[in-house]
Amino acid sequence: MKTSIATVSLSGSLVEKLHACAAAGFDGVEVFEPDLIACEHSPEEIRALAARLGLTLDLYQPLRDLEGVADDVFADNLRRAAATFATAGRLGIDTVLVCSNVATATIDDDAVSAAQLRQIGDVAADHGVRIAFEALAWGRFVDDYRRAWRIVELADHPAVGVCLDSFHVLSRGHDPADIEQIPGAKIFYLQLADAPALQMDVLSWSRHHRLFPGEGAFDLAGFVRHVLAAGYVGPLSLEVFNDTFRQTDPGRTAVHALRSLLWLQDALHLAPVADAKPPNGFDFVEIKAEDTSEVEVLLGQLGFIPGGRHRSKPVTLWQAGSARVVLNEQQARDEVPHVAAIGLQVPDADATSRRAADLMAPAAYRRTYASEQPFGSAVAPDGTELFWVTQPPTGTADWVSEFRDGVPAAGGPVHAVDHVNLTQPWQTTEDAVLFFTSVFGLSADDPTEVPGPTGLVRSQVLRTADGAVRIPLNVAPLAVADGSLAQHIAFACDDIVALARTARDAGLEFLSVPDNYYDYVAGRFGVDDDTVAALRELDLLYDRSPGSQGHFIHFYTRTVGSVFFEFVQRFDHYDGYGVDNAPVRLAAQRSRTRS
Ligand SMILES: O=C(O)c1ccc(O)c(O)c1
Ligand SMILES: [Mg+2]
Repeated sequence: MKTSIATVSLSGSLVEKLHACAAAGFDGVEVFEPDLIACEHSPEEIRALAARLGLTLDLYQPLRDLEGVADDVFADNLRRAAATFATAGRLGIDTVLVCSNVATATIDDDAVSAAQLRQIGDVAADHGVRIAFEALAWGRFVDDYRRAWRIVELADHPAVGVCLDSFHVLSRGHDPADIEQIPGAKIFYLQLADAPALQMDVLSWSRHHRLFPGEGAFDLAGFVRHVLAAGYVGPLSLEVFNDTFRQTDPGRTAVHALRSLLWLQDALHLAPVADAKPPNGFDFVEIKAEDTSEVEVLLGQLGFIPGGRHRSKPVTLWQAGSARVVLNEQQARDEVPHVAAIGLQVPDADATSRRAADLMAPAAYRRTYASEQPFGSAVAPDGTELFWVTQPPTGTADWVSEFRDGVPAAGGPVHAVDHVNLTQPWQTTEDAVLFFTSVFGLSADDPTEVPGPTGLVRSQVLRTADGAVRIPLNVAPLAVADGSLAQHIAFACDDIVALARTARDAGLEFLSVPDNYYDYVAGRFGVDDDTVAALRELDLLYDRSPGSQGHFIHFYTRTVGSVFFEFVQRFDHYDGYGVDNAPVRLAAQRSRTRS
């Protein structure tokens, strides 16, 4: 279907927004009136620019507070509407959005509203435009799409139809199934927005927190299915009021936005995206730095085995069980250690590459040589590179044999990468959620908030159903300022107590945990004294799932550059991340470490 986006969804001037939408590949845009009136260019110039960029102008919006008013107020409203229709005509736009009255309505009567919309319809028709009536969720009297449709039906005018906006319907918990009762030809426009599940007033929720489809808690595919069943054939248009998107690069946001519509059309089987199955597991994690020796010391203390040096690049491999850490010093001048890339094993690497390309994921560029194993690649919104290979039958990909002079891996307590935590800059979180869910088929757990020393840290886990790949995304509000933008890699191990003891004897610096924490653990979980003593001695953290035997022991290393490691042991199907311990970790990372 045709794709469109409201200019209010992007930052910048109207001209910048049009360029961004065209560059991303949108078919059209909705022009938000405040963007036009703040613009230096005439409506005719904007119309010509859009035509030159290959964009249609699909809707002019919004016209507010027209219906349900006394006669004297209505006379002025008619005059105001006529002026707006004239502007729409100059833009070459044939549909104007009229939203339900939130401010001046005094008459709560469908017949009166219908009669007034009919008169407005006459004026619109004189200007060669039609009006799409939208029930705002906070409308004074009309706050439900079913009522908006009843009024439009009563108005019975060819230039008067409805505009459906998923936010207004789903935020109020209204059943979208009744959309199918509206004749498709009377649905003049469709606006789509997702949103997180929040308990707050609906106006603020709408104006600040809307998201692109697939990023929130609403069932957008189910919603659109009803609209299509009604016979709607117009554009799928995004109208996303969001504070982040209003202040970040419009070119990036436009691509991000279009990806959400590609994902949605795929989910609806309207325009299929190449199919690819979710990853089977982590293949490797890459840490890049000018000098990786400090990380090598840490890995050695934790029982990792040197897997050799790459035959043609300044890259080394460290292994423990199936966990592989690649340390890359190539083209890393002045870079401190950081997570640069995540490798995944997937059922079919070519299929994943086709899917990533269909979803407009940018490929990562790496210098490779002819004899090396090629990887599929994409760059995540935060700049982390993702690489993938088809899962090898042995579990070990061919690229491992490009490393020379390694020590054969021996059995040890560490056996796999458990999760890779990517702290996000605030600009890219929503984009990252959509990127990982759409390209890799990961599912997004509900977001949670963790108290940290500089404010709440939002945390959302993206994962495969079996937990083989888990990527928690954390968004720290002041992340960069206090250094907590560090990423971490968590490794799964057996016998974490023995690992911690060996690592301590080898001189590992642990993140130190305050005594108060252990009093709390003993009290909260009723953990026995010997266990608490062992936890306390080794700076280990503990968690338990409510109402089950599942529990979790973990510890953190100090931070090197902007990466640190976590070691975890999951007991009895514990499936979490010790989220209640995150405040202790965040506070400890701010203060000192002890060895
Ligand atoms: O927040 C608003 O006022 C507003 C305006 C126009 C819309 O289409 C909408 O959904 C909300
Ligand atoms: Mg709307």
